[in-house]
Amino acid sequence: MKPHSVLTENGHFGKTGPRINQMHITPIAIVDPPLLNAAGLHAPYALRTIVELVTDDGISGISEIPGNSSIDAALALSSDLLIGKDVFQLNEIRQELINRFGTETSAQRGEAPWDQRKLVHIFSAVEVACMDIIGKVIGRPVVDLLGGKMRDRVPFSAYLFYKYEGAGGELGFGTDPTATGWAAARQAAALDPAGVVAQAKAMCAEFGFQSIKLKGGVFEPRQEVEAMFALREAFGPDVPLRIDPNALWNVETAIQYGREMEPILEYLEDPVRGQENMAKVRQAIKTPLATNMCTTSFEEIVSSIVLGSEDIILSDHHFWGGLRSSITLAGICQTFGRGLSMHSNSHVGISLAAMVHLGAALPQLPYALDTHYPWQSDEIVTTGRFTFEEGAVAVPQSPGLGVELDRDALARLHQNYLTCGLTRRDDEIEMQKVQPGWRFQSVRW
Ligand SMILES: O=C([O-])[C@@H](O)[C@@H](O)[C@H](O)[C@@H](O)C(=O)[O-]
Ligand SMILES: [Mg+2]
Repeated sequence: MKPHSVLTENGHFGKTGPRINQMHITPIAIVDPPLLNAAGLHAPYALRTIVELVTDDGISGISEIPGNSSIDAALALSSDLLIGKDVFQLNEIRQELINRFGTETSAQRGEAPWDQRKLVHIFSAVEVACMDIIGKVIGRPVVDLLGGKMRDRVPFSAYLFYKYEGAGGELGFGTDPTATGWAAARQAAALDPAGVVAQAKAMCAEFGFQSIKLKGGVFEPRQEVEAMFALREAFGPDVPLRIDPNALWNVETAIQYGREMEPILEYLEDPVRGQENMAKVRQAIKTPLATNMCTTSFEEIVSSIVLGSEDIILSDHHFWGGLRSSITLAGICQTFGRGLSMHSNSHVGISLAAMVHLGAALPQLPYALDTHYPWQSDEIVTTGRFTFEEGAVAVPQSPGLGVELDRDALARLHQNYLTCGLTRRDDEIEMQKVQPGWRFQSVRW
């Protein structure tokens, strides 16, 4: 590795980190099955954006964020600011990004289950790619840049979805009638409690997950509660269960069904919309409440504590502004007696690697993390699809994130992006193709 010595402003030779010389932003479209959720239906492709920073001496750092053409455009606008920056100067880079884009309010997050803000995504994309480079320069995995690992393997939870039949990816893949095991279950319909249990059995058999989450907010609550009791019946009391209606229930409904599910739930995720409503439900039921919708930014922490809106915050380094911010969030949660776990959206291996490094560094990890990874079949890293053992992923040990970009896969998935015509996630439009006139409602039952 070349030493990084430069002439400083004072005229002295000093050490500096490698400087960013190139920035590549590549939108990709990955195959995604027709999963149902509160916002509607997943399109045949989920969009992600892959960011690569290359230093003046040719070291490459990568990151992955949710795909959205307006976030990609904002990222592109930040490139002149990033070029020439020392990758170690993350604080300065962050400040300059704030100067360029201004601050964002939590309201800009929007009403969808996922986050619409731009700056948090940009912070995350830039920081993770810089940390990948820093790790490579100093020869240590990213987890060591976050304070070092507290565990060798990071546990994830099964993440079940109601879904229509199909594997997604209309451009390249159809349903495969010869598929078996998880590959078959992944393309099967799951529209009732029996379908949900069959999906859970196949997913847990393949990945070894030891806790289970059901994405709710799709059918009227009684049916979803029945699915939870069917899961309890099938898996017994030792497998923790969670349900996430993505804030579609009103307070009365959440209290009624929350009480009913008290004996079987590990936690209830975002039953209602807004911190005030979450606080009302929290006072009325014994089950802990978790959120990735009502407390989603540092700005909202004070009111969360004052109101007592949830027990567990589901972090997400894409939405909380990066890995180091997520460690800050962990400290805040510890100070105020909040639990911390992790939220997920459709993603491939660069995001998973970052999630695993973060999960390994968290001081406490009382809950298995969310991941959509089983629903994806594409991969973008040269080592191929990650493996799970007993539901956990081993922390990569090579320098940086420990994964390298598969450039052939990048080209192929970028081509998918160009051909599929999607530029942002819109589950409502996708649902209308199946149920004409269907409208997203911020509170439904
Ligand atoms: O992908 C989905 O349909 C999920 O509903 C996702 O958008 C949510 O952000 C998420 O997984 C959650 O826990 O709310
Ligand atoms: Mg959620």
